[in-house]
Amino acid sequence: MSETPGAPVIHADRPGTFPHSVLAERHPAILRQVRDALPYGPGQRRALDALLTECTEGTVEPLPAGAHDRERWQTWGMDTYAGRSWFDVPWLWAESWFYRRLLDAVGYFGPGAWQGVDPFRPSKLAELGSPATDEELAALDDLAGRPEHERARALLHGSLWGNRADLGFRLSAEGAEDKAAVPALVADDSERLWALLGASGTGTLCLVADNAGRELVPDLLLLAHLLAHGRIGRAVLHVKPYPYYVSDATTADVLDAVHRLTGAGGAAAGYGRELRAALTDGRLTLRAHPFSCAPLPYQDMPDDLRADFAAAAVTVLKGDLNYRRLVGDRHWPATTPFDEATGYFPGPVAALRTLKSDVVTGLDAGTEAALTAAGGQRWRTGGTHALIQVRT
Ligand SMILES: O=P(O)(O)OC[C@H]1O[C@](O)(CO)[C@@H](O)[C@@H]1O
Repeated sequence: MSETPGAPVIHADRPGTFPHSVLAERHPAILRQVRDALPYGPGQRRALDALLTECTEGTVEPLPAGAHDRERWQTWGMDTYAGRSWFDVPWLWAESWFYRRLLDAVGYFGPGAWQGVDPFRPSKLAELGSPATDEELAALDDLAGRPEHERARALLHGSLWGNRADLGFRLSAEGAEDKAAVPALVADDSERLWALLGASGTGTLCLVADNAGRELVPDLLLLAHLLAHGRIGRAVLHVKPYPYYVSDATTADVLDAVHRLTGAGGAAAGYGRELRAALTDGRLTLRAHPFSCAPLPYQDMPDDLRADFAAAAVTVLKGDLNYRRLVGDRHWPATTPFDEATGYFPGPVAALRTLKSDVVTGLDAGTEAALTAAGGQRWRTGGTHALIQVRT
């Protein structure tokens, strides 16, 4: 773990703060939801109950000697934080630890019959199969007749606002952009991103995915478009190696999403076929690196991942958690330059994120003041605002 100096690291120890509410309220709610989602047996239910007590009142208990990833978690700080209250370790670490422990409780890592069963799959599938997703896919038919650059921009906004599970590519009668969403952008470097994704490109785009379902679908649509129109030669989609933060995308979720597209008919099915072809011929590859579920900032990434990102024309990181890990989960002044916070990143990097936690960089002072004047600090966590930031 790096000892990088900087703004203070975020902890969840102060009641009344957003991080505290995640540990004290959201995690117990997630445990209840998991209990209800699948018919787990008595042993799994006891383990979920024990985790509830441990994460709210107890301390960090190290993984047992036989755990397959014990050594990895030791390098990620487990021994340092063992014995401390979950509220007293870095918030990012405590959240990651929660999902690792939850999967243990339901037998995800096995051995046994429940090995590999995603506890969040019922909710992911419900979202993917919802009428709202139908509507959003049907909107692609309206997009089909637009010029390429308009489609590209609409799909980029779909991917961005998909992070709020709210697909921005749904066209209004007036134009290709979502009229309510666009003014909510607190930083917009999209032209710099388009400069990296030129009209004809042979380069590789790394897209570090966030949520499955109604975020992953527009991410995939964007990749399909960029590949089909030769803006990039290859895409590498980074997904999680195991279920994480409830809805984060895994390989199984990508396959479900592609299947959903091909079965949808209309323009959506065309995107689905393009994705299947790209996966089959190697223009689109999936990567599920262990570090994607690490409780650490990207500054601490291992060399093989660094090499992947260094070789890309641009790496696009989706969502709030990736943003926290990209700039560091710290109380940065909002005007800290994005270029400075991401200076360590081994190549051009872009963040597409709706704001769902306190961390932000790269705002100008006037924007920050206007946001705060309009409603205190709620803009930081409410998912009502978004940003596109790029460092070339
Ligand atoms: O899906 P996203 O955009 O990464 O958001 C996940 C978010 O959930 C929270 O961790 C709260 O649990 C956010 O603060 C976090 O960053």
